[in-house]
Amino acid sequence: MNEALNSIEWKNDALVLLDQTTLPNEIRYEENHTIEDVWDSIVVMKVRGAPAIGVAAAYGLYLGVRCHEGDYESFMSLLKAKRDYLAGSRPTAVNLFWAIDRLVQKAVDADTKDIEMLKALLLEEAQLIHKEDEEINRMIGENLLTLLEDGQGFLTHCNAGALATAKYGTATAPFYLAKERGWNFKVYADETRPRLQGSTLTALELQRAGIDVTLITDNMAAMVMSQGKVQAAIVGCDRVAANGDTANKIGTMGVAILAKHFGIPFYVAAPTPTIDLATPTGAEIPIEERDTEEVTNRFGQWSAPKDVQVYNPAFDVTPADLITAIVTEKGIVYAPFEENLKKLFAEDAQHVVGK
Ligand SMILES: CSC[C@@H](O)[C@@H](O)C(=O)COP(=O)(O)O
Repeated sequence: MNEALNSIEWKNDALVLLDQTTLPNEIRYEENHTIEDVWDSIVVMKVRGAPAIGVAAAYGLYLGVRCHEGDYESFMSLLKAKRDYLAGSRPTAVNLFWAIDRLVQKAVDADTKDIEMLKALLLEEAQLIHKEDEEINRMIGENLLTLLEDGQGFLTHCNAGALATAKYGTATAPFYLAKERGWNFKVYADETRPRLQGSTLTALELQRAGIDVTLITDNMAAMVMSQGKVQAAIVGCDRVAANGDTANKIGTMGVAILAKHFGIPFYVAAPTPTIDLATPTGAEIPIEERDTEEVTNRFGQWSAPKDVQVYNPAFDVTPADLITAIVTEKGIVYAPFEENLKKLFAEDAQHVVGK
């Protein structure tokens, strides 16, 4: 077993990010000192995964204003301008907007106009978001574990793992907890074309943790399910709409359709900051389209004819009716999601909603 890789750290007044674009070949940490560094790290996906993007963006916003000298009004208008700048980095993961808006609100609500005090409050808030993420994921893992059994096989897509969060991951959290409890289980990790987060990240982090992980290409999922090797599909999410429709890495909807066909439960691991009640349905979730080279070039060379037309949506939306349950840190939510997601936010205790 190898030491866990830490995707995000605040150290020596800088944001230290594990560069996820060089994994699994090279483990390289990079210091981000400016908001521009952080913007770039998010866009090129050195840091990625909805919760990690949110945490990085929170620190990034602090970095964007920490050197400002001037009066309260100029500080607040800079904070809002820098918020808008970061908001343009990636559109789908709602955690980004949730985190930077939380920082802006912190400054708006503060009972001081002293800008040095405001800067300190912003850093504190970013650190709090970071710390909360760890606890959220552990609770998601505990809740998911109640739906799973020792001896089973699980399939996951993309990387909703420790590398995508502060710790444990969301969809992978039950795997880490099951391992701690001595369960005997297998994880099938979809390779996840075109960026290969399943092979470069999920297979890597689970293998380093000593978890029994088997890498498959995306088009093998149906075969593996048909052979009875999978008892639950567990995925992360970038944004859950108010009706339960869920945006996650491209290919997730296919996994959900397969799971339904084979009668396998399909669980979405969702921290509450990823649930966006302001977006009514999946149709309103902005879907990022990325560079066509992600599809046409593999391993540093062309794997398609030059100038071929390419469509490269980075996410798809799984319709709510394909989802067995949305598992959050506060509890497990069942259909009807529109009604039950609202209840989840209305109440504060641990609970199961809708079953
Ligand atoms: C806990 S991470 C959840 C999602 O963000 C994850 O499943 C995913 O789709 C990541 O996409 P990415 O494009 O790598 O940022």
